Amino acid sequence: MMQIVADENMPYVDELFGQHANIRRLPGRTIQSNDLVDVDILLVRSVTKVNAELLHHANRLKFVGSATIGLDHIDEALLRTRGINYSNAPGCNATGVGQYVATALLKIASQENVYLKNKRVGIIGAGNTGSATFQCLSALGMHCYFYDPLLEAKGDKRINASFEWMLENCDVLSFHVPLTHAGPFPTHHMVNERVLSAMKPDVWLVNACRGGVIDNKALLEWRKSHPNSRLVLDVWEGEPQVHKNLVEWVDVATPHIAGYSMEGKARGTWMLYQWLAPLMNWPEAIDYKALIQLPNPPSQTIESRLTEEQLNALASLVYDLNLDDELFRKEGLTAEGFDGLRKNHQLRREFSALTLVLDRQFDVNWLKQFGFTIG
Ligand SMILES: NC(=O)c1ccc[n+]([C@@H]2O[C@H](COP(=O)([O-])OP(=O)(O)OC[C@H]3O[C@@H](n4cnc5c(N)ncnc54)[C@H](O)[C@@H]3O)[C@@H](O)[C@H]2O)c1
Ligand SMILES: O=C(O)[C@H](O)[C@H](O)COP(=O)(O)O
Repeated sequence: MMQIVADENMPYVDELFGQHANIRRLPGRTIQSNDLVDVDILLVRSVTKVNAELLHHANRLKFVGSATIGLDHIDEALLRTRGINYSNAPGCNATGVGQYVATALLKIASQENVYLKNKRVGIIGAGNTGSATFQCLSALGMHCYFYDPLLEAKGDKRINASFEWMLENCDVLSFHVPLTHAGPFPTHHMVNERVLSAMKPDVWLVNACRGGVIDNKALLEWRKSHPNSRLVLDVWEGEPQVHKNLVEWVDVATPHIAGYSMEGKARGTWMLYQWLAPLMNWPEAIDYKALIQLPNPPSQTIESRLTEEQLNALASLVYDLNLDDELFRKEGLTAEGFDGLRKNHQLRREFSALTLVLDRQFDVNWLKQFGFTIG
């Protein structure tokens, strides 16, 4: 029988792969070269560095699957050289990221007693998570702009702003790029002292992509001298050990869980199964939704004049961002605490799990676009 080593924090591996292979579950950060002797398939999350050291004793490895969108933990060139097939799960948790960003902005707007509607948002990176963010924020009536020079070069007509213009003009900046160190538009420390100083002094800055995209030391200095700015950080340079002094200056602080909906996690594992099935002659998987055995929140009856404050309350029925933020401040400041919060993360659903029932007929397209189900 085939042998699989899989990260212990990847749900639904037994349900999907169990009938085809023996599965050994290991903590992602401590998978070692010796663990891969006589192993055919390695299934990882973002915390396992798949590099020459890890593959040193991998004598039989044919496939590496990562149930993530990001691929920066994988030495792709090495896998190609070694003839090992690999895949990530593009877009698997993008909806969760978009909904996280919207929830975080609603929270800050409520605290500041301001409206999101008509604010200008710059979305940096117009791929899956950037597009999911656009979907939620434009539903709220925010004016969204995209910067993505790579997609622009491919003729993507949605790209409508330069980075410099965004820095000067946007009230909110939300980052959705991969972490890259090379190529024409590397993103490592894309936000540095110079870039920070070009932003509006009261900008709301969101990072839910990779910590290293923002120079965290420069960010702390800038934030201290910009009291009207606001920060939403889900990802941290150096995580799982975060820059402790930075945390108190962050308005919404979470331990890299923006994409952690049950739907997103199920899609991640399911997409890897679907990728492997034809290569292995395995049957197609059941629908990923059938894997999620969680009850939906009770449906809610709504009135036509739904305010942002009421929307904030509805969103928090599905996803309790305050809980993530509170737990992070208590337990997330050590590497063990940070990883522990991710391992034991609350059972979060996507907005579609909540059905809204109308008290009478009115235009609900924006609520559908935001993500809710309309009953
Ligand atoms: N916090 C989380 O839980 C979480 C969840 C999912 C993904 N992520 C991170 O977010 C990243 C983006 O995810 P995605 O699904 O949108 O990926 P994607 O590949 O669909 O889109 C990324 C986009 O960024 C663009 N890009 C690359 N370099 C750029 C640059 N210098 N300036 C502007 N645009 C640039 C690319 O052209 C691409 O369109 C992932 O690589 C991952 O690291 C984090
Ligand atoms: O790249 C991704 O998909 C996300 O960052 C992912 O949610 C990270 O979570 P992890 O794989 O570390 O559990």
